[in-house]
Amino acid sequence: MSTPEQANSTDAAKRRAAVWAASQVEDGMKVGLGTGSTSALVIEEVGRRVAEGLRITAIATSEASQKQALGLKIPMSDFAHLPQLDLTIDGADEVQEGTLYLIKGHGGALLREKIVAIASKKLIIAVDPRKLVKTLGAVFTLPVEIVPFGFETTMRRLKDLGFDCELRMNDDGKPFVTDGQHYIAHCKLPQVGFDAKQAAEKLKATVGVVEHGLFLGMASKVVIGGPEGIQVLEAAR
Ligand SMILES: O=C[C@H](O)[C@H](O)[C@H](O)COP(=O)(O)O
Repeated sequence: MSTPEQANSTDAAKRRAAVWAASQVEDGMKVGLGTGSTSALVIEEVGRRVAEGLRITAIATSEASQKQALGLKIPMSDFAHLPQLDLTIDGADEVQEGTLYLIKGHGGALLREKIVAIASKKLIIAVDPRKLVKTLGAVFTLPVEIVPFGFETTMRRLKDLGFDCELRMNDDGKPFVTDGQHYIAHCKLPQVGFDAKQAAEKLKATVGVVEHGLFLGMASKVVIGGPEGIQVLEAAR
């Protein structure tokens, strides 16, 4: 549990990162809008710039972000009309130092986020400093989106592969359902000898798994908001 002062400084850090990320949107761009509390600040800032005359078209990564963007009168579209995006801005649950590998999906939006990210020329990730980790899984579990039919057997197979997972539940005791009508399994990652690429391959090959929250080699830049400014990390290419 964070103190009110810590919560305020985290909010300020997120906002700094969000404002910088939103400043990377240029006139005429086709933009992907992420999901989560940091992305909500990005959308707010993009909306403010649109109200000032910035001309863009956007695609959202969740129903919540779509609703927020429409409320701010950001022109929204879809993949029938925009085959490729110039830039997507999103948040992350963890960013691994050095590799800029990400864990995403604690807001339940990883599938649409990945579809939008891979359709974008660039992906900018905006975070507060708590998100930076040395080892993926150090703080957060890995969300894995699974098909509801037979989820019990899918989760047993995940366990056999070494992923210790729990089904994400709502407060009412029912499973959390994503925008794509799937369930989410939250999986603990081993902290010693974890190979992210191998894990991603194993998860993709598991029948019943729709997508996982490992975003490897996808982030072009990560902007970290801090107490006084921002730090921008660039992916080594
Ligand atoms: O599904 C949700 C997303 O991956 C979010 O971008 C991630 O959970 C980070 O959210 P927040 O900015 O609220 O920490």
